[in-house]
Amino acid sequence: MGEAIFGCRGIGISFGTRAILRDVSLEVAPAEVLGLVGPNGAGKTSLFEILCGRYTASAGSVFLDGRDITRLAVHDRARAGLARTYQSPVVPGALTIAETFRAARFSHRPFKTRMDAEWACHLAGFHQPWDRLAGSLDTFDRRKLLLACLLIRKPRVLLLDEPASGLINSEIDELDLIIRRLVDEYRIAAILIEHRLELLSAIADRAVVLDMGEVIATGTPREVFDDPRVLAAYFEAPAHG
Ligand SMILES: Nc1ncnc2c1ncn2[C@@H]1O[C@H](COP(=O)(O)OP(=O)(O)OP(=O)(O)O)[C@@H](O)[C@H]1O
Repeated sequence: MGEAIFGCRGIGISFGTRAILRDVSLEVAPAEVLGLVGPNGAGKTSLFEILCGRYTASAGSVFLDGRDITRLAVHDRARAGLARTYQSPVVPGALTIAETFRAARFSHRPFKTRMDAEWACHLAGFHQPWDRLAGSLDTFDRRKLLLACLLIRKPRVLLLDEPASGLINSEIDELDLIIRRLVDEYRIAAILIEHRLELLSAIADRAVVLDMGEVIATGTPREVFDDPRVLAAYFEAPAHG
């Protein structure tokens, strides 16, 4: 990988007495897709919450473009070029697509133009008429609409939480092309959560595997998926009794 633009070092967080993440470090470079994988409950989404500023870590730091942003609020991180999607594609169902883009364009200064939104639609592969209600879109178009809303501000880092969830195979192939293009042509750095190893192999340049809150492997998808610790985390049933 080239020089990292975004990442974290030594992240830890506990809920009550339970440690959810311990000493987690990762980094991603411009024009790179980093896959974040791990079994259910490994801590992937909790890490995203810390990276985007919705949770405060009890240990560690987050950096963007050489700057420590650990104490920066969510909206300030967004202004600095960090964008994040969520596992469920929740859209403002009663708004039209045009109204949704308007809200995104005017969410903060500098305000963005209709042309910026059209460009973002093109990048996100979103081709629905703007007078449609956002709530009438299927899952894939909801995901594209939300992605386009983020792309309006030309983010430098994209955090994508299970973007393939709820999509059929042909849609996943199209999504991979969309993400790959954003990364290759616009040099966006992307971190993508996906718990299905086979899907991640198709798109990620590197992968970080989390298990029970700890990084157990880092490398190319092939390297990490052959790692005995990863195979054990995925395929060995926990011992009972
Ligand atoms: N706000 C919270 N309060 C208490 N426990 C939480 C909270 N958020 C997450 N957890 C717990 O932290 C652990 C990690 O959850 P997290 O959602 O980060 O894992 P994940 O790897 O994203 O899982 P999945 O693949 O199922 O989405 C789980 O045991 C979860 O119950």
